[in-house]
Amino acid sequence: MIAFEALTKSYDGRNVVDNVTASFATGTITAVVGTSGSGKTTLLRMINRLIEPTTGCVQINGRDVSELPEVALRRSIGYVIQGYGLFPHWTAARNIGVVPRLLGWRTSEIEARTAELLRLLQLDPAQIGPRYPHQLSGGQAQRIGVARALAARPDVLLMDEPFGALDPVIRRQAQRDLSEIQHQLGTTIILVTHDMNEALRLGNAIAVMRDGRFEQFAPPSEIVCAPATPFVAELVGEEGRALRLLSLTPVGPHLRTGEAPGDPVADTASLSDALSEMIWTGRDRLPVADRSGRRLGVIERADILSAGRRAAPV
Ligand SMILES: Nc1ncnc2c1ncn2[C@@H]1O[C@H](COP(=O)(O)OP(=O)(O)OP(=O)(O)O)[C@@H](O)[C@H]1O
Repeated sequence: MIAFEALTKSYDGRNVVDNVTASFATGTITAVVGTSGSGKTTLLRMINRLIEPTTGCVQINGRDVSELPEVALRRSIGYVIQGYGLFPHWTAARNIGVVPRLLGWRTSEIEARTAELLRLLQLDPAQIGPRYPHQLSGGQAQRIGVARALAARPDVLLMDEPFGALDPVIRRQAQRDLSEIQHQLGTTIILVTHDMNEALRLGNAIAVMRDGRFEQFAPPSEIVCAPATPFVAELVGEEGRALRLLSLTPVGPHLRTGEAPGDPVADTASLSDALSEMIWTGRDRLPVADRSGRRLGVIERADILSAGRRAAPV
């Protein structure tokens, strides 16, 4: 677990990160979202000590990071930045292997790990490994940046606007890759973005930053349904709120017992996917199955519609 204790960073007497206390559960993705200059990058860089706090502290698994050797700490935390920061005169494979090499891994281990990561990111090791950064597309270079950050099997991955330079199609693919990687490796990820849609899509939790503080720190559905302040509401936007909420809610918890004809949807699919399938195939209820194809029950249209309705005002 990563925890902030009254974490503060001041420049010239101004708190750009202001007394933030929060914790981030192991194996989750937290998206830190906010306007430019709200302190997101400063916050992130205090975790791997690229920036030292003015007061307060960061703990990882109960240990204050200021008491850990700086270089070892940085090697144990993956870090991905916009622009990927690849060494231009090194091949993709050598870029990926940089931290394992510094940690003294054997060459054969580094080569095996590099090939494994390239395959995980759906790149052909024989084809992409020997290329130099200028011979890669933006999407490929971004994946190499992610592979490099994951090379030494870090428990924590910090990402600062990692998809900012990608076109929308590649960006969606990169977001899907990240979800899949997180699912497979169980890495704790903190991702800085100023795109609320990206935050809602990827985050198990979202921290909305403004003027150095967390204005709201909550699961995505709560951010959409119950924005804590007008600023959060403005970031979320009013457009398509119901469909957004449905896209954040899995089918599983809304199952009913019963049977229905036709192809099933997965229990992990979102309610918006299920609704879309209903509209597309003209059905009012769909069978639901788990990953192995076992039928679990049905999802009803009426249940989807009520799940997307605003909670009754109190
Ligand atoms: N070394 C520094 N000296 C003085 N002020 C700084 C320094 N680094 C950052 N700041 C200021 O701290 C504030 C927060 O900066 P930070 O880069 O953390 O914001 P951000 O939310 O990541 O912004 P962006 O989305 O534009 O990257 C800004 O007002 C910035 O100008």
